[in-house]
Amino acid sequence: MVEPALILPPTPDDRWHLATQMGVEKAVIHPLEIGDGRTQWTYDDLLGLDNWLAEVGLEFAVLEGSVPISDRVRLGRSGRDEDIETFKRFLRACGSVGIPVVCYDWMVGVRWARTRAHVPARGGSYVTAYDADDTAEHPPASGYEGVDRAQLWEALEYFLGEVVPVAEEAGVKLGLHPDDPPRSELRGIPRIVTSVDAYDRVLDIHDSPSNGITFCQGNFAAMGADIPAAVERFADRIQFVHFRDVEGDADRFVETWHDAGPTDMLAAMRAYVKHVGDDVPMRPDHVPTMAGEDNSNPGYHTKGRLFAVGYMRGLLEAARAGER
Ligand SMILES: O=C(O)C(=O)C[C@H](O)[C@H](O)CO
Repeated sequence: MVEPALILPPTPDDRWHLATQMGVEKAVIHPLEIGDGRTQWTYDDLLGLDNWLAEVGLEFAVLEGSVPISDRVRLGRSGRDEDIETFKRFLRACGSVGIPVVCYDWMVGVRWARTRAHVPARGGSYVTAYDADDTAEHPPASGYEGVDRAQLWEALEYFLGEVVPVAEEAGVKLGLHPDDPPRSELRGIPRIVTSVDAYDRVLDIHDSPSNGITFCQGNFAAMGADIPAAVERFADRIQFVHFRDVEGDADRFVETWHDAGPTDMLAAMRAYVKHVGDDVPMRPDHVPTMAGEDNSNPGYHTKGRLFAVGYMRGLLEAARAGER
């Protein structure tokens, strides 16, 4: 069963209270999106934050994205073992504090990417978009010449071989986020986590509940996947859900309002309710920028997230009622 969650800043402010007032108890911490951009954590940092969140009734449910994985780990370059040891220490610290889910990704060089951030949408709101044609003039990212897919797969297999046993021991679930957009390359850098088949391969590398998926719904939609079928297929390996939708495909899409995209969101919610494990956090992602917001952090302003949580709660209620 999924439970609503929100990215919250790593220091208290009104957004913590807006979450609890809406009945959201699961906090996702991701300072690369909201916060100071940090990716390194000590046990004391995590424990302090956990205490702080608990004080206002929030559970430290996920540490997302802002985690200590370097490109030398993702590329299998020399020095990776040192960085993997850092990641193992981080996982043990998460386990000791009781943070159940760590979300990571295998996007080398460039993180999630859009080519437009001011696309007009409903009532003068703004959404983001990606169009591969917009990048025709962009130079290839430097430092990644000669990187190939086999190398990325070898590095991911090696990483999982090292860290999944540690995650199991620590009681932490790893959720691999898809490449966004899920294209076979971006700025000349190959990408591998771009399809349902790729996830089959990832899950087979280590058949463990600690080796799972961050089911970023909009990316699965951009892959052309049937969302309820993909939810059922990956079922109890889904550790964390990003609730969002896109109109288009991996080469060209617009991020939609959550209630106005092409995906049947009620059917999707029914699938989550029916198939995923207990207590799986689901956060809205890439929300529209609304009136009074300056669009300085596209996708992560507050008002659209409040709207999305209300919409998710309504869908959840309808899906649960259908189960009875
Ligand atoms: O691309 C997106 O939709 C994301 O949410 C990106 C994630 O925050 C990040 O890559 C997780 O590791």
